[in-house]
Amino acid sequence: MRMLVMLSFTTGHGGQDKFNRQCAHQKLEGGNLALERSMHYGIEVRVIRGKKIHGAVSSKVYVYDGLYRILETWLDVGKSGFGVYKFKLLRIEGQPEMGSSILKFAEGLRTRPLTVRPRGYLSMDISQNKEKIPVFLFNDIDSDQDPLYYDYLTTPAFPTHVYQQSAHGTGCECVVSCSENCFCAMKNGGECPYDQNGFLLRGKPVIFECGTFCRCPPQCRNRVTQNGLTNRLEVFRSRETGWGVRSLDLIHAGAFICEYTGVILTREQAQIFSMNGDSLIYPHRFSDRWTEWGDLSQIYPDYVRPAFPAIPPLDFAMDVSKMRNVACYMSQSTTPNVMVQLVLYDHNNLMFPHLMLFAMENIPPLRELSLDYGVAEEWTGKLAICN
Ligand SMILES: C[S@@+](CC[C@H](N)C(=O)[O-])C[C@H]1O[C@@H](n2cnc3c(N)ncnc32)[C@H](O)[C@@H]1O
Repeated sequence: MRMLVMLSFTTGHGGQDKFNRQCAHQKLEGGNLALERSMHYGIEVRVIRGKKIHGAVSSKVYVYDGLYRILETWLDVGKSGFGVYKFKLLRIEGQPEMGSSILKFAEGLRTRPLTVRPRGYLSMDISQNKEKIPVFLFNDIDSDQDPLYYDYLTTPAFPTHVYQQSAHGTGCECVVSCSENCFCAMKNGGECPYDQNGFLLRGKPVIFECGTFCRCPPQCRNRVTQNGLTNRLEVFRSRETGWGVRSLDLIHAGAFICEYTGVILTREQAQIFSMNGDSLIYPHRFSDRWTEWGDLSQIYPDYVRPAFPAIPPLDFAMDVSKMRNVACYMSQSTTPNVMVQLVLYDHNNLMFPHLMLFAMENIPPLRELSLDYGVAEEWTGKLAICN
């Protein structure tokens, strides 16, 4: 069905005081004049809408709604009693869905009761209560149900020796809250890696979160990834990528999304295992996108990228053939919106860090999440990142 999208609005340009209150008639200048000229010359305009989103750190999220043609403009009397310019716009047909409609649709999904399973939902929680927040499974394009057949693993299954070698007395002694002088902050180069909202400030070779060996409380600012999911994630069937992952919530740039889990194998075990042709992920192949996160070298030439502590190249593989989590469904992209940051918190073995995934940009609801697996984008039908 053809749908015409019309828009009437005022620019709010001119005749306002410092509190944005209309205190005089607008004149045909600034933004109003620009729009009037665009109408006159038939120039299409891009519409970007600010939407309030519940739970977002910034008060509004701005989304692109497409190209519009300006049909008419007139001087009207605004609520204030002063003259304001109004514009009527018509959305040009044949464009991708409006960003604001996608936000509205995601809002509907978020507010629906969990007990009601809408069409297309195969599971309202593939983690079966193992995650703090349910992970949905959605397929409205074919009969594939593959993600239902794996055991859900919230944390990777490391070999037991990884924990046995981890010594007590290697954490901080902070009782109330951790500061920049705390032992864990020192291990992170004298700073907390996260801001007050828990967003990653700078990528590092590895982050030491406070954890098992620390005295600080669970609310400590240096405990983020170990607290699990904070966004409603959905594994969904995509015509382009097979199964993919998206979020019903806006994910803030720098926010932790989820861990990449599986059964950890040593190099020797992986060699035997790969002969069986099963699915193996090699974490050393993930690209080093963390180096870009918080990198200020273009602004401050003297900026030194964190290089401490240098960690040995990752030498393990992850078997996702039977047990996995939501991360395993993330697609490959050479311009990803998600990156891997290595983290330690429950053991001290630098050879076996956790692979924690963070947002590299603000990711609007229902946008597919993607990672740079460090492989060529040639899909053979098998897991290209394996073997
Ligand atoms: C780690 S898995 C991601 C989950 C996978 N899409 C699935 O259906 O289970 C990687 C595989 O997904 C597919 N894939 C990932 N990114 C893709 C992309 N950008 N375009 C097409 N296929 C992609 C390829 O088959 C690839 O081997």
